[in-house]
Amino acid sequence: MIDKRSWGIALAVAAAACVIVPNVLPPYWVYLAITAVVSSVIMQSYGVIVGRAGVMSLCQMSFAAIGAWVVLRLNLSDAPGGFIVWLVIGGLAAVPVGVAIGLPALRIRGVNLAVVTFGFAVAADIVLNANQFPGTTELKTLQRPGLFHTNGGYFILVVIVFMLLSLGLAWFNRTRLGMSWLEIRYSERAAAAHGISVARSKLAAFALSAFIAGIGGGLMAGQLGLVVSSNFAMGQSLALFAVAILIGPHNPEGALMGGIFGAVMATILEKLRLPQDLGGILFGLSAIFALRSGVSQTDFTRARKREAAARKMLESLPDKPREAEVPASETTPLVPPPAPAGDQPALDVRGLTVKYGEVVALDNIDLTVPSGGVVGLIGPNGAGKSTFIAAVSGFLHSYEGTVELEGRSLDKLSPSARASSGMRRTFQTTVIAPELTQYEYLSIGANRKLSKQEADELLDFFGCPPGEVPVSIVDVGSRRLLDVAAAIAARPKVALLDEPAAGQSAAESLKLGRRLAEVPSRFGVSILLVEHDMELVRAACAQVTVLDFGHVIASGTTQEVLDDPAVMAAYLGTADVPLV
Ligand SMILES: Nc1ncnc2c1ncn2[C@@H]1O[C@H](COP(=O)(O)OP(=O)(O)OP(=O)(O)O)[C@@H](O)[C@H]1O
Repeated sequence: MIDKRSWGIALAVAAAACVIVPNVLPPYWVYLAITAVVSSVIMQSYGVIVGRAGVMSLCQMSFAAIGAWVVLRLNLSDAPGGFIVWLVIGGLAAVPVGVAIGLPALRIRGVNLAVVTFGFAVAADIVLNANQFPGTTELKTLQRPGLFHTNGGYFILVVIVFMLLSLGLAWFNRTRLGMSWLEIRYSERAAAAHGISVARSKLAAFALSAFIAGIGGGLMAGQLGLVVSSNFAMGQSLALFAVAILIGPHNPEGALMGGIFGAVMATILEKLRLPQDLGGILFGLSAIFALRSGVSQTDFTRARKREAAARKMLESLPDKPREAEVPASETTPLVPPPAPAGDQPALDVRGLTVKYGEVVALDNIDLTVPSGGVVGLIGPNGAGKSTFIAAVSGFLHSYEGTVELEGRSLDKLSPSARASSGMRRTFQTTVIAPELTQYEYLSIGANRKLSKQEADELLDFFGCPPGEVPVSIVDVGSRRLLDVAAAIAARPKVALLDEPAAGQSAAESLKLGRRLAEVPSRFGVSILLVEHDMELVRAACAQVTVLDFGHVIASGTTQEVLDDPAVMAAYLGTADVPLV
């Protein structure tokens, strides 16, 4: 996510490098420069899988080996198309293997996944050691394309490939799939709640990263002419992974720095007659920094720049109160709400029973959210409210009973499929990628590109900061409001909101209640609201259902229910009032 000016500078630097490196530097340094850029391309593959999607993959060099193998095989058999076409075929050949390696990632994550991918790297190492790369016995070296035949020319080619990949990735990162990687990196459940298929998203990340690594391997073959298995040793995968964590290769400057650091640092130190230990010290210092800050070097630098720009922008805004002077109901909604679904309830839950082992968290619960209604679900801690939302939105492996959305059964659907069918939910803990702007987060939640006007309307309605402000400097209470806005942005049939007022002051909470009451008429979204703040519930809900120990103890109009002695007893713990 770099602006046009930064891209202009990057292109100018790349063009300058293409003039200076081949014409000014001695041949050895030109060769080193090629190594650095080829490594940067391989770093870009780490950028997709590790940096962007947050998946631990330790076998990127094995994908690179596949690319190199295919390019050399095509060269050996004088296949039509030439080097550039072979390069693309090499990248494509790595894709199915990437997807196959990605399959375990659907079930396991973190260190376990790292072990699985490393296992593949070890297996690939054994196979590569036992078999020579094509062309080795015949001594048939790779033919570079005429224009890029010399090392100087080849440097220009690898820079062009690196820049094209950088531009392509920058574009891709803004697509829904690219954004979904950022979301699964921080919270897979939030991604699923936004209708993102976590499985598809992860497999796509593996596929693209394998493609890029395959291209990198092909470029390496082009540089060396012939390759040996040690060029793709598993230790390389490990070392580059460590560099990726420290530097952040999902940013182009990070990929470049990682490439330089990983590939040519030792040689640079040697040439400059500096002790090799300096590389280790730099690496150690970066590791301490990454562990302390929890983010890569380039993410840290970018965040500081982005936040400073956002703060400047906020300071330049006129001192207007955050709450609109005009009540939201008196302004015209930009997008008119859809027509109500007739008598059909938005959400109809029958006989919902959930057991956690011996604990019966919900026992035969019936609950209906009428179309155009805001229904409260309240109860003391541990009553089963979050379990209800989890079951209805598909986040529990199993439950008894039925869940229907406008008459359509959701029981067999995954969380992301339920979200796509018109259900959104929020969580008690909000996890949003801090590098996103609020505009971007709204688009992820909405599952479509929102116009600036529509996004501004939502942010204004819920009292969030301006859309350009990055999430990293938005306070916790406002992040929860942003999460609610993102849920409503999707215009679902029903939104299940789990304690959206946590972190708000009493006055803000009351305002939120009034806003939520307007949501059905303004946005065409019915709401089930879980809350402990009774003032908010009174302001927002026409009807309320009360749970206690997994049972419904009262249900009806808000006034009736909140005045019910059994409800008061459940909240205040008065034991002498019998439960229904
Ligand atoms: N994963 C779990 N495993 C075992 N028991 C659980 C699990 N999640 C919830 N429970 C139990 O189920 C019951 C209902 O919990 P739940 O979190 O749904 O209540 P709640 O009404 O949302 O509470 P709160 O207001 O504190 O969020 C509690 O007894 C809780 O201890």
